[in-house]
Amino acid sequence: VAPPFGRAPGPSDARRTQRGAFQDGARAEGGGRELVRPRTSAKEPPAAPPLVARTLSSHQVAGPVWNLGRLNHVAIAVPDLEKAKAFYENVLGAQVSEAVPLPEHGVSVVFVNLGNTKMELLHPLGNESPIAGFLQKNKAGGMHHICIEVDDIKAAVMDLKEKKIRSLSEEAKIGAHGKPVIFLHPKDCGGVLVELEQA
Ligand SMILES: C[C@@H](C(=O)O)C(=O)SCCNC(=O)CCNC(=O)[C@H](O)C(C)(C)COP(=O)(O)OP(=O)(O)OC[C@H]1O[C@@H](n2cnc3c(N)ncnc32)[C@H](O)[C@@H]1OP(=O)(O)O
Repeated sequence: VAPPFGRAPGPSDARRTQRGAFQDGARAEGGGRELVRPRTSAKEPPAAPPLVARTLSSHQVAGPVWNLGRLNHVAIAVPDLEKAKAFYENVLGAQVSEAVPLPEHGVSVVFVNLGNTKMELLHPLGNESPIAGFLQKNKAGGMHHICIEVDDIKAAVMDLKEKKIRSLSEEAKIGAHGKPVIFLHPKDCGGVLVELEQA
């Protein structure tokens, strides 16, 4: 059965492999691809198991299972929401929404529909907006975060915590699309603020 999302092999692959599906000459599931190991002759010693299987002993418990999905949106912080909206709508010819206030996130948002993904134009709302500091440093605005879907946000956060990737809140909040979201610290994600959204 194909996994729900195409992705690079992860810890859950190690577990699937460990379950013993990877026999000499047999086909085994591996991140949606079929892996085939050539048969060895009877005289040759059996080939070593794959590296991922060797890293987990039979009594070790692997981390929670979750999968990364599609890019949900790219968010741009903008100093003038109407001007930015007009640029995407009138200059680039994109379909854009009206401005939506999201007081619980401290932002007003305009959605730009790109067919294969979306953009979110973010403007500060209220005194405590988390994007106010960003716009002070980047007066003309700029890319603020990317949002990637996951199939199990709780499992993702637990797993990432074990890998020392900090979440920016204790719990997921309901995001702009009515689904649970959580942000990961940009310093732990290669300088990019990453939002995970439950698909
Ligand atoms: C509606 C919802 C949705 O889509 O569903 C949303 O979008 S809500 C969108 C708005 N909500 C959020 O962004 C929530 C998560 N964000 C936060 O908690 C915050 O904005 C932080 C990311 C922690 C930044 O906080 P703050 O601006 O107070 O701290 P700061 O200026 O001292 O930044 C700490 C360090 O992180 C860097 N930094 C700050 N913002 C960054 C960003 N967007 N991308 C990459 N790096 C960033 C700074 O340059 C600094 O690095 P240096 O120390 O090297 O100078």
